[in-house]
Order: sequence, then structure tokens, then C-alpha cells
Amino acid sequence: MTSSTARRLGIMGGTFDPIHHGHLVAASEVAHLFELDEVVFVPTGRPWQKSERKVAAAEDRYLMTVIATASNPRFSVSRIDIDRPGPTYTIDTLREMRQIHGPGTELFFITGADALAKMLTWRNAADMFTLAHFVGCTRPGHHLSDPGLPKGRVSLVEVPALAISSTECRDRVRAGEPIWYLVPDGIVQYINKRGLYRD
Ligand SMILES: Nc1ncnc2c1ncn2[C@@H]1O[C@H](COP(=O)(O)OP(=O)(O)OP(=O)(O)O)[C@@H](O)[C@H]1O
Ligand SMILES: O=C(O)c1ccc[n+]([C@@H]2O[C@H](COP(=O)([O-])O)[C@@H](O)[C@H]2O)c1
Repeated sequence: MTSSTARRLGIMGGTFDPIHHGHLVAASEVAHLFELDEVVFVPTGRPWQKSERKVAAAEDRYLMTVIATASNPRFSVSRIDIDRPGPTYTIDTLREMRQIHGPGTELFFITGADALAKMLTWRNAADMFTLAHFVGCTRPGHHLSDPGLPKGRVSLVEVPALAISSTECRDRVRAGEPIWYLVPDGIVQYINKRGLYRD
């Protein structure tokens, strides 16, 4: 039962390798549409569905997420997925968030269309829907449809579409191409300072 005084907390999980404006616009738009009090960005520790490729160090991805969200008073970053040993499963993220914030907080897990389409392959998928409402956002190149997820627990929303991916940002850095304006300025500077994505 939803109480009108319940706190509404958004959770934006991602590998954020690196974080880009597509992530930030999706979180901002969902916060507006669902009247969220806060959106917590949760960088993955060990993203098991990306195990076939090299992922930047968790501390670099965490720090980039902090830099990118620092100017928005409604955005924050959590280390819970980075600090938990083993592969990162959203069921664990949601259980931990529920424990931290208690029953007076409604949880909204924010994903892009690609992640939503794969959600039934996630660990303990059925249990996740008892812990949070899921919000799937449009993403260029990915069709936004309901892939048989539980009715009433998933909302599909149109957000201003930004054709940006972390893969493209990494490829551009590797090729010596600019990523200015695809990511916040501080992220361009952090990537240069740490020499990320050059190999
Ligand atoms: N441009 C975008 N618009 C809307 N949602 C996005 C966009 N980019 C990523 N997302 C969503 O943000 C979440 C975290 O994404 P992730 O960190 O994997 O970024 P990515 O750009 O998909 O990375 P990669 O290209 O390395 O796979 C996922 O739910 C993903 O669907
Ligand atoms: O729980 C799972 O099995 C699971 C499998 C793949 C992805 N996720 C979560 O989905 C979010 C986006 O993941 P990614 O890999 O697209 O960055 C992030 O919070 C991941 O932990 C979760």
C-alpha cells in the first residue's frame, strides 16, 4: 500500500564506464515524472553480464559517478554494489537499499530499454519486482517494449533521447576523438588525468 507521505527514492544502477549524459538525462527525467525525492546512482562492482570485456577499476567508475552528479542536490552515489564481494546482482542491491531506508521509502529502479529487455535473465528476477517499481526509459537503437514483465510493477517512459553509450565514449577516447559534451566536463578531465581507455 502506497502512503502519500512515503519517501520516493530512485536507484540508477549502471557500470558507468564512463558515466555519460544519457544516464544523467534518464535519471533527471524519471525523477521529474515520478516526483522522486532523490536518485541514488549505484555503480556496479562486478557486472557479470559484461564479464567478456575489460571494465575500468571500480574506484575510477565510482569517482567519475561522484564527479558527474555532484552539482545536483537530488543526486547521490552509493558504494553498496562496489563494496559487496562477488558478482553484482540487483536483487542484492534492492534488499540492501530496503534495509538502509526502511519500509517508509518506495524504491524505483531506473533502467534503459536495453537493460529492461534483458531483465528476465537477471538473478532472482521474480523477487526483484516485490522490492521496487521498475522504470524503463527510451534509448536510441533499442525498442522499448514490455518483455513479459509483471503488470503494475514496470512503467515505460519516453525520455529525451540521447544516442550516447559508454562503449562509444571509450572507442572515441581510444581513437583520439573528443568526448566533450557527450559526458560532463569533469569526466573528460578525469579520463585524461587517469589515462583511461587508451589501450
Ligand atoms: N543514452 C541512454 N539513454 C537511456 N538510458 C541509458 C543510456 N545509456 C545507458 N542507459 C541505461 O543506463 C543504465 C546503465 O548503463 P551502462 O552503465 O551499462 O551504460 P551503457 O552506455 O549502456 O554502457 P556500455 O556501452 O558499456 O554497455 C542501463 O540501464 C542502460 O540501459
Ligand atoms: O541482477 C542481475 O543479474 C543483473 C544483470 C545485469 C545487470 N544488472 C544491473 O543492471 C544495471 C545496469 O547494468 P549494466 O550492465 O547495463 O551497466 C546495473 O545496476 C546492474 O547491476 C543486474
